[in-house]
Amino acid sequence: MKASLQPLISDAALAIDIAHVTKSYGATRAIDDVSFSIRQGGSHALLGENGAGKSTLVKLLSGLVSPDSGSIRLFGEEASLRSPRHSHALGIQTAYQEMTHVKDLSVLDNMLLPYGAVNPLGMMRRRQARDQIGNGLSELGLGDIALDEEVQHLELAVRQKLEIARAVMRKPRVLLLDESTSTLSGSDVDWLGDLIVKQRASGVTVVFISHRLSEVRAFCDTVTVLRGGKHIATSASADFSDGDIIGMIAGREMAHAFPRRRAARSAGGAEVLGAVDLSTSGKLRNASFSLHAGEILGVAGLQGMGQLDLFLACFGMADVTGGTLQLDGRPAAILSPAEAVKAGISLVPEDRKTEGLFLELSGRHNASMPVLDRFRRGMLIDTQLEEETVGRVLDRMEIDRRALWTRAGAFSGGNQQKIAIAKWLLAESRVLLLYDPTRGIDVGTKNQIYRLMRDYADAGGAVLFYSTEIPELVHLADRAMVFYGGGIAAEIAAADLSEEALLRAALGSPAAHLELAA
Ligand SMILES: Nc1ncnc2c1ncn2[C@@H]1O[C@H](COP(=O)(O)OP(=O)(O)OP(=O)(O)O)[C@@H](O)[C@H]1O
Repeated sequence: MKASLQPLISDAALAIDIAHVTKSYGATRAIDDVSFSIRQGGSHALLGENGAGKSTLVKLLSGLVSPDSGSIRLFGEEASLRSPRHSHALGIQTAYQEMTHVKDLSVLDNMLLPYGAVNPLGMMRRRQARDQIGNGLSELGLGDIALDEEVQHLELAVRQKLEIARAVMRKPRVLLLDESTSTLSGSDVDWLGDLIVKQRASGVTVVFISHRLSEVRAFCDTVTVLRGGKHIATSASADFSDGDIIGMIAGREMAHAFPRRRAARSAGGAEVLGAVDLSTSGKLRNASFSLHAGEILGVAGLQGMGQLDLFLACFGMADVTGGTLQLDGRPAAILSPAEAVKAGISLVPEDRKTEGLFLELSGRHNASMPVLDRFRRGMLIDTQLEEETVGRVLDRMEIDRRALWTRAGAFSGGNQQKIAIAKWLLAESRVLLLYDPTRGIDVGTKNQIYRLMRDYADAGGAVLFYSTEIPELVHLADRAMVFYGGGIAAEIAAADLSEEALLRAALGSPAAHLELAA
């Protein structure tokens, strides 16, 4: 490993030069005396575990927060970034991790935010803006998104692409992509890869945050690793092996990535959850499956193939139009999340930060809410027992015990997701519906989640597990079903699970169907 702390090239060609920058939130030093630089036209990855300080750095560059000390130079000039507007004026555009759309506004109105079509010419100006946005989206290959659709009706991946498109269409000199691929998979990731190549070809500097090393390798020529707010290394990405990078991110050697499946796994225990010919008013068509105690049933599929509806239907959140759900092998209606929880089913949803947590409440209150009765002593809550129990789950998830008292909103994006998962571990349900549970989660904690899932299944729990990261399905699932065009196109046994088999079925390859039929 040839880690270097020196600037990679001369000052004149630097887009961003960060020198001794420190930023604290109360007692937390989110960025601690950090110095490094990024050259013009480069594509630079910012890496680090959850809470390492990546988003804080993005917020400093976006003018959302100001440094306590240190300096930031942009294109050779000292820049005091006082507000997002100021940062925009200097050529910085950001696609934020917490997408910034207003959900009940249309695509068009969101694309115009925060500036709007404010010209006194009113309609005329708006019509021009409409044409401009429509053309801009078409140029980026997003011409099929309806401008009048309310953003809340769009899939998370489409919202993410709009967040990126809005930043790109403002012709930035520096494009900041904060975990922009965490909601993307398959061809959507390729879409972003092509976009990065085109942006760089026109001289734009790209800063890319991702927890997926393969993307960093594909998209970025230089990397910076942060840990605990401190700068660890900056160098050409080719200088580091994956092992070097993981070691620097975690600050320790990593154990085996995936826990072993139990040897000679039987077909599983009794059916706990299933469906027969289930359809919804959304995308699901005639899906039948059977989830057994003690197994991890993987779910694969490109965005929008019906898998999300299946998860929502199992949690009482979809409009079922045909077929039946089954609990313990008998037909059952699950008409609300409350009924699902009562039946022992938990869901870690896709959009955990808004659907999974109350950001103003502490991690303790968030985690104990579904099981508060367990801590009730007469009219009172036994807060000591509550704290001890939640504390143990936080330890298992490697979440700082500060989460017991601190509001969830003060944690980094990844740590908020970990709190959302801790909440459902505590609930000790018999069925866990995990919708892309490791999205936005750092490598060390991913390991932890894999082990928790396996332990949970080995103890008799049943897991339905969708992932946009195909290797997770290959190594964790006891078998997998693949969605295509609203239905289950293939079911693949553990022995036959491979990235190729899953991808082929996910792309609707006829060969996959033949295999299934054989
Ligand atoms: N608004 C806030 N108030 C208090 N503390 C905060 C706030 N925002 C971030 N922090 C703290 O600053 C540290 C760095 O957080 P940051 O969001 O920059 O991490 P990150 O590297 O982006 O993590 P992730 O991969 O989880 O998104 C964390 O300890 C976090 O708890």
